[in-house]
Amino acid sequence: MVRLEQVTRRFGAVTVALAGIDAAIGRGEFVALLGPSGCGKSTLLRLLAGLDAPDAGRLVWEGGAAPGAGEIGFVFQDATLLPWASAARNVHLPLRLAGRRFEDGAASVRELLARLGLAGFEEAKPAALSGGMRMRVAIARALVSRPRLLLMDEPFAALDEFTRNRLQDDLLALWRETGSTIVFVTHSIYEAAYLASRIVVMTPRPGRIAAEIASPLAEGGDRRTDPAYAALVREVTETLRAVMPS
Ligand SMILES: Nc1ncnc2c1ncn2[C@@H]1O[C@H](COP(=O)(O)OP(=O)(O)OP(=O)(O)O)[C@@H](O)[C@H]1O
Repeated sequence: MVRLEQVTRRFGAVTVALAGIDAAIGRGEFVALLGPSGCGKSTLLRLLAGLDAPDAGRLVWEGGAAPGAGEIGFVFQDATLLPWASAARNVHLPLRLAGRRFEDGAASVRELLARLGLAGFEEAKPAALSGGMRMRVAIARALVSRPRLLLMDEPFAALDEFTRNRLQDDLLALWRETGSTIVFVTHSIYEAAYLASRIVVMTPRPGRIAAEIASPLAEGGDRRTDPAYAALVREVTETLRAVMPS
């Protein structure tokens, strides 16, 4: 879908957020960007979203053009919902920004909310929803325009472990159903190993890709208790230990 060629992004005189990144993201992949704070994960996501531009190097998109605003879904760590609007209106927002009336998109909004376990909560305001439910609304909002590319910046970091596990399962199921391309930023080795088809390990100062690990986990089955998952967690842990500057 996109290739990054020698992508560099600096902030001020000293901060090299990304230093000569070469990478590719294939259509239908679930890529986890894993690394400690400050290694440039969010910066890389913002470049993919077209919210920022490299100082040097380039992004080469399949078909020659970067996806338009409606073709990218973005989910942040905070659900960032409009507090005065219902769950349904929040999910509809990208369609409204594209000039579509609420009535025209209502069916797909309702369907997505149901798919994410929120049937019956269409009219609820964000304050009446739990953190996990608010994140589900944010994910539905990111999916409503059927984006080619879903970018997620630590979307589950603020959730409790039970909610996080359930949302991870839902996200995996959605990815398998839709075949969409996902780039997912995380600090968590466990989360990266559980979700991704490929883990891109980044190191800070300057931000670089230090290693890439393809997931050997099979589709289906219970990954959490799969010995291959435990082995992958160990491999990623050892890789991080080997590449991280002391
Ligand atoms: N707009 C900005 N202005 C100045 N410096 C920035 C800006 N955005 C990022 N940086 C710097 O670039 C580096 C990489 O930041 P980035 O947010 O991409 O890292 P990250 O890996 O996503 O970190 P975290 O996991 O803490 O979110 C950091 O040193 C950060 O301070």
